[in-house]
Amino acid sequence: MENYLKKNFDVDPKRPSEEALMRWRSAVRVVKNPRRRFRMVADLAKRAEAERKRKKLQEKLRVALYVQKAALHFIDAGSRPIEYKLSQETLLAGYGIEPDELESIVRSHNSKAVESRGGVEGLAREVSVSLPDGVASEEVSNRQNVYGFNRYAEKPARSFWMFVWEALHDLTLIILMICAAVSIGVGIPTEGWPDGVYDGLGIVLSILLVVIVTAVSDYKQSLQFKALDKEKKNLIVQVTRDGYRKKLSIYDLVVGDIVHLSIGDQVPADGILISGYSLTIDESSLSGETEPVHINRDRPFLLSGTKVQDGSGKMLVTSVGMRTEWGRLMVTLSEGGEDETPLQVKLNGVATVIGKIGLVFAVLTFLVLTLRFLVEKAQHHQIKHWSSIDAMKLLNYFAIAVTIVVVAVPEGLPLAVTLSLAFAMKKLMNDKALVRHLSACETMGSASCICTDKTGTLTTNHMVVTKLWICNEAKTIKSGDNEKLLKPSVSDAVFNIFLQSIFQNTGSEVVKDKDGRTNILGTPTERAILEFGLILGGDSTFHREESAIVKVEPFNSVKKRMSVLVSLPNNGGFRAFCKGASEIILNMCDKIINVDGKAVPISEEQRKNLTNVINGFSSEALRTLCLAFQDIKGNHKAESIPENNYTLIAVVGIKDPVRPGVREAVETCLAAGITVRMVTGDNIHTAKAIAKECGILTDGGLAIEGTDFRSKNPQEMQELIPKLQVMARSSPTDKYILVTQLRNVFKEVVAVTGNGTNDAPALHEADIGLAMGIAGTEVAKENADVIIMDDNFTTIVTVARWGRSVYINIQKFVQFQLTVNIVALVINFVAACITGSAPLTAVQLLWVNMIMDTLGALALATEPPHEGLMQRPPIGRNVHFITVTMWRNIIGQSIYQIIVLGVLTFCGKKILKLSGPNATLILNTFIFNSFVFCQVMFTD
Ligand SMILES: Nc1ncnc2c1ncn2[C@@H]1O[C@H](COP(=O)(O)OP(=O)(O)OP(=O)(O)O)[C@@H](O)[C@H]1O
Ligand SMILES: [Ca+2]
Repeated sequence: MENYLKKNFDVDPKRPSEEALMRWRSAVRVVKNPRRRFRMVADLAKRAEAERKRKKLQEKLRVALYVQKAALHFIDAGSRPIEYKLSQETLLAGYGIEPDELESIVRSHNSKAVESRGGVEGLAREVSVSLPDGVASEEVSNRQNVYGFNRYAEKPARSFWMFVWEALHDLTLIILMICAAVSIGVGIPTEGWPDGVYDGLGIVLSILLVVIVTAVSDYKQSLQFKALDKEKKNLIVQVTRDGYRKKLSIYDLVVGDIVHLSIGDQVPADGILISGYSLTIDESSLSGETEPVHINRDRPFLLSGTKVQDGSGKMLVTSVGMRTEWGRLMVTLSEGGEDETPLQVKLNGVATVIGKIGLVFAVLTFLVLTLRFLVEKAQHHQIKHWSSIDAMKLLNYFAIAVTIVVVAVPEGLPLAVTLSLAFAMKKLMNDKALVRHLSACETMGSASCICTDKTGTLTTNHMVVTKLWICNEAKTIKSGDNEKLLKPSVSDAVFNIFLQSIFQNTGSEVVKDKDGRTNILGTPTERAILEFGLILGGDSTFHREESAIVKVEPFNSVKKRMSVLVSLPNNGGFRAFCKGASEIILNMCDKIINVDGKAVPISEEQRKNLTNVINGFSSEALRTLCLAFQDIKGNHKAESIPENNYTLIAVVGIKDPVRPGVREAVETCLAAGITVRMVTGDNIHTAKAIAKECGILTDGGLAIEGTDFRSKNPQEMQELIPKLQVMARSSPTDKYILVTQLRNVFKEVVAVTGNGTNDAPALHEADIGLAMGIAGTEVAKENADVIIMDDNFTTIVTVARWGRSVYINIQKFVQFQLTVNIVALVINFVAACITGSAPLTAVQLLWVNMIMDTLGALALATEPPHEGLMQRPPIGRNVHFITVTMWRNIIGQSIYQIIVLGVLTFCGKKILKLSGPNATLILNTFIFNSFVFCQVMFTD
């Protein structure tokens, strides 16, 4: 059986191949109840259709962007914009440009039109927005009326009654309805009113029960998926409104909004660049074009749905919602449903196998019954006389056979998986984990290894500068410190350049909100440094305006540094600032600032001393950064920011405490047989200190730097990886290599956490990708299977626990279902052979089947996890789903039940002292009830 399952019912948990999806579908082609079987399964035809539509849209877009544009250059040369009249509506609302016009300018990348309208400033005027202050909140609804909402068309939700109607289409239910009708139709004339309707009414009631339960459960689930879908698509964007920078839901974005973009963001609407630094966009999600696009004044168009690959910038929103290509694409995106999970498919396989066995038994039962009947007839020499009663008898045999087939196919199995996963998904949502792909829930149960990053997952991500080294002196910063901290010991010259390097070389921004409170926006590291600058008495606006920023190289995880180039006032030349990972910056420095603010060469001894300082800070689990600068004299054409010859200003140590509960969570993982590895971009000493504190780094464990790891050959890697507990200063590729090695060579089921754009490849490759909800970028989330909403490592353990619970619940349900099926089959078959009639009637069998499929699935699938789950090893890759223990339970239980029921069937009348005309009837009822009770007891 396992082999058969493996061959036909095996799909990958992540991105299953179309071929595998088709394969199992064709293996279950002849199912008796397709409606039910495929209820929660992706509709491949619909999906292919959507895919075709999407491809066509993309193709169209690509032509528009890359081919037509070239042509446009010729056509447009010299042509003036067509004068056209504004519609009354737009005029009244106070705008100078039509939504259609805006839409077409950006869509066709028409730079000429932008120029003729006075560039982005001109366009801003036409949509009446001030570039520094952004949209005024009162105006939002006005803009939405004219230019539309940033929402995509959705299919209308299906009503509850649609689900009821669908539930009624179930084949078992239809048969039962006919039975009920017949029963009532026959009952009234024979038994009279009201005795004659009881049987039929009973069936009708149970049909109603099942229909309502099914419909309610399906309906609730559809609502849940809808809510989840909305949550998935609800991005938070940074905009300037009313003069303040703030966070906003993507749905509230309007034309005219000024959106801030940084690395890893998704462009939330169509728009035009206002200003930016090394802004690089990945348009592949939209046009399929993989070549990154550089956005600048000459090519200022930003399309909704594309991703920021590098750099940062500000854009003016020109079209939203269904006026963007992305909007049109989004509509096709959710078409056809999600991929089914491996368990769903596997259980479809189990159901099919049992169905086939059932079919054999059904045929056998029918043959045996008919044969017996014929033999009996022959014995009475009536073989030539056929009455209608005989025909009825044969018909009844046939009905029993059909019922056995119906009962034998445990259709509740695949359904139970869906219910179970959906239930886990809902519970996980409450526990701050958003499951993007159902299969992740399932895979997480077998995770044997977690590669986690450090910052924000193990630590709180609330960073504070607690140590400073400047002018040969290390200082500890306490909470009450203020501007006096550096005053006597550090000269004004040094103090000034230090503050400049803090406030000019930053990706963050100090903003005042409406109530005048100071807020710092940006990444935690940047915020900590700016905050420190404020403590020292720095003034963000003052220092920013001291000199003009010429060029910025925003931070990214590959370079691990950020630099800016500023032009000093009064033609004083240029100055470059650089800050970043301590060792890296130290290597870029050949001078150091002395007490008087002069740059002097670093002596060998001083360099050693500095390394000690850095290692000292790091060993205290601090994130250390170096700040450096250099003056560029003369007429240096400010083309690029230099990479060396810097002058070191200071070393800062930033504290990022370990989250409470992480140590325990790591312990839980270890107890559950899940190895935890830390892969971080931070310094090795910092990483080790934190790893020790969390219990990840143990005595025999190995901590290694990314560069070392990279240089190993495959042989060495194989020896090293089992011991590897910490990898520091890792590049995105290191993480990716580690994950592929763990998966391919060590056959581990790997969960990976990540937040940055750089983590995307590893998240994509992992068996389960977990992205951070707060600190995570859009790109990371998009490549993940689960989003950890509170960024907390403990939540990851919760996901694992639920994953295991799902698996075990389903195993329990399979065990239960299989037992029922075996018992029902054997009892009917044996009784038919021996007595010539089936003790469990068709209606009874159907009834049990129906209740079991629906209610049983519901009850067993939704059992919450218990602590014991995390005290056993993970379920490995490629283990048999039905374990030996399960077979033993199934067979043991079946034998027990068969004996009980067998004894009742054959000696029941004696044991229960039944006699009289109704004896058989009473006995069969008793058997039926025993059967049901056997199952009920077994469930516990
Ligand atoms: N805004 C910044 N400007 C300059 N350097 C930075 C900035 N942020 C972080 N760094 C430096 O880069 C290093 C970490 O970079 P990276 O982004 O690869 O790791 P991370 O994602 O923050 O850490 P983890 O992988 O543990 O989550 C830090 O140790 C720090 O020295
Ligand atoms: Ca990271």
